[in-house]
Amino acid sequence: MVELAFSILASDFAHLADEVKAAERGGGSIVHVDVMDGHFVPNITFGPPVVQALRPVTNLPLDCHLMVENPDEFIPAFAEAGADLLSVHQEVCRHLHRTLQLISDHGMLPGVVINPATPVDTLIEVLPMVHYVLVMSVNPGFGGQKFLPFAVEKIAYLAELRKQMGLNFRIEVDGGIAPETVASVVQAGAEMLVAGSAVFSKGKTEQNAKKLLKLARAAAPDKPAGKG
Ligand SMILES: O=C(CO)[C@H](O)[C@H](O)COP(=O)(O)O
Repeated sequence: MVELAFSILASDFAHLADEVKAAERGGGSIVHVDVMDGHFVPNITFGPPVVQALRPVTNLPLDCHLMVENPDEFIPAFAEAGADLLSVHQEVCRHLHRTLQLISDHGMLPGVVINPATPVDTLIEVLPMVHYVLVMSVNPGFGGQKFLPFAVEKIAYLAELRKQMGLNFRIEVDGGIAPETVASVVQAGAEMLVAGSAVFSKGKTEQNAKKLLKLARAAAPDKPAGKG
């Protein structure tokens, strides 16, 4: 089942609760929270207090994408704040298996993220323990960047590996997901679609989300018969 994980990075922070509700009305079913530390990526965004503030605003799962150098140090704080899913970058985790275990031990669903230049094969050993793999289709740090088309092959390869290994982790994609790019990633096997700038827009968020989901579901291999 394809889902829209709307990235609040592109929302109006002065009205965050209303923004989340508008995206939810449009069918968004996961709140994607981009956590940036100014070190791993050249930008700074939110931390656990914003997750804590969002928690009573919605019943949707809070999916926190940690773009930080030292994720282990922040795992307890995100769990405490109410995060449901937590993903860490392969590129910063010296002991990736341990970090993913730590996320599970704190009651969150663990995810692992790879940058555009990181090969899927670097994840093979940890695939059995993750709930999801996030394939970046832009270099992380900023919203509104251009989609990198080679991400599609990485998603397709990951979907094939999942089948061969008999696993059922989910595949998430993030960066430049818009009406023009969404079908290609869904056809390749992505099910959790992170989108920020294609969703949030003053007065149009609900309709933008609906449009993107409609296109995604029309391209989904598991779409109900007769509804394409
Ligand atoms: O992780 C991110 C940047 O690091 C953002 O979530 C991502 O880029 C989504 O933004 P957009 O849909 O505007 O491309």
